[in-house]
Amino acid sequence: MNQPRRGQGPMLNFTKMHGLGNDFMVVDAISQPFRLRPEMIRELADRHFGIGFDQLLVVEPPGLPDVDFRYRIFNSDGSEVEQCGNGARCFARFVRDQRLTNKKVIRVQTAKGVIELRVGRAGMVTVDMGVPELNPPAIPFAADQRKDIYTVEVGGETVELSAISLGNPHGVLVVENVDTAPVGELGPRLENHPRFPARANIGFLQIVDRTHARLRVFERGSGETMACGSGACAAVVAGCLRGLLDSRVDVELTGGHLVIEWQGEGSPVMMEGPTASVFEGQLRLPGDPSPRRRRGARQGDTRPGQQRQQNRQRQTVTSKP
Ligand SMILES: N[C@H](CCC[C@H](N)C(=O)O)C(=O)O
Repeated sequence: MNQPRRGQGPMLNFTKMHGLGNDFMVVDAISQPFRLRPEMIRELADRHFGIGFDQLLVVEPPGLPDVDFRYRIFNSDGSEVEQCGNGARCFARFVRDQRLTNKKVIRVQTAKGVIELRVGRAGMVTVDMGVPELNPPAIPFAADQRKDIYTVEVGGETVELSAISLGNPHGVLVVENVDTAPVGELGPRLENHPRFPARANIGFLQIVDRTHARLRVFERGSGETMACGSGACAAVVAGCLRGLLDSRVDVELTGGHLVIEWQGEGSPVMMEGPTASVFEGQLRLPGDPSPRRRRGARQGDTRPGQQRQQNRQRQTVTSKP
């Protein structure tokens, strides 16, 4: 591999994947050094000036006994989050494609716990997403008591939603028809609503019948995506709590279908769906600007189309040892 010139960083190998059009840049941070600052993640996520993805998924060595890998997830806005359902399926396929394991049942440590991935045939993967969290402080959602349906004031109107965590926070509204639901208007307002102190993914759920639903999700930190795995799980939990859905539901998202099963409170949510690997690539990481270079950099020294935020707090995302 060609050696970096002075000031340049190393090459980074990655794979572009998706789960029903919810797309990912996936990086093996076991076999190669990985250092990306949040602003670099934002630039790489850009669909015109970068690679383009909804989330960056990072594979790391396990940090716990009897776990195979650690799984870190970053939204396209650079924020690190606790869970990604579609990403978990692609993670399982990636670690086998890259020969990091030959297991078919893979235990993965996330920021909020351990999930189990089961690799099936033809790229299908089943994920045990864990037991959904319904207690407001743990979601987190501001409420004086736990309810199946909360009333929330937003933008001068009152909406009803369920608040559920699959490790990451979700608000779920039931709508007549997802095609006409106000996803673009209401999604960002509820994503950033003060009652969701860690922000939230906002699902718009249409009940077709007791075993079929349609769903659109305005994702925290990424906007509306073609599919949201944890969102589909949260939506089925919400539908079951409201008595509108049975325990096994086909959820139709913009990008395709997921099968979600939930046997009720205290039991885990199971998600089954497809994975796709699109291409492999390499990119040259920026070198760490030396203090001398930073002082010497010309005012407004930015690449075409890339408006760097001056004096932004510089943190670097590195894979944990
Ligand atoms: N935007 C989510 C992370 C990705 C979730 C989604 N892509 C999925 O498949 O679950 C959050 O901030 O919690």
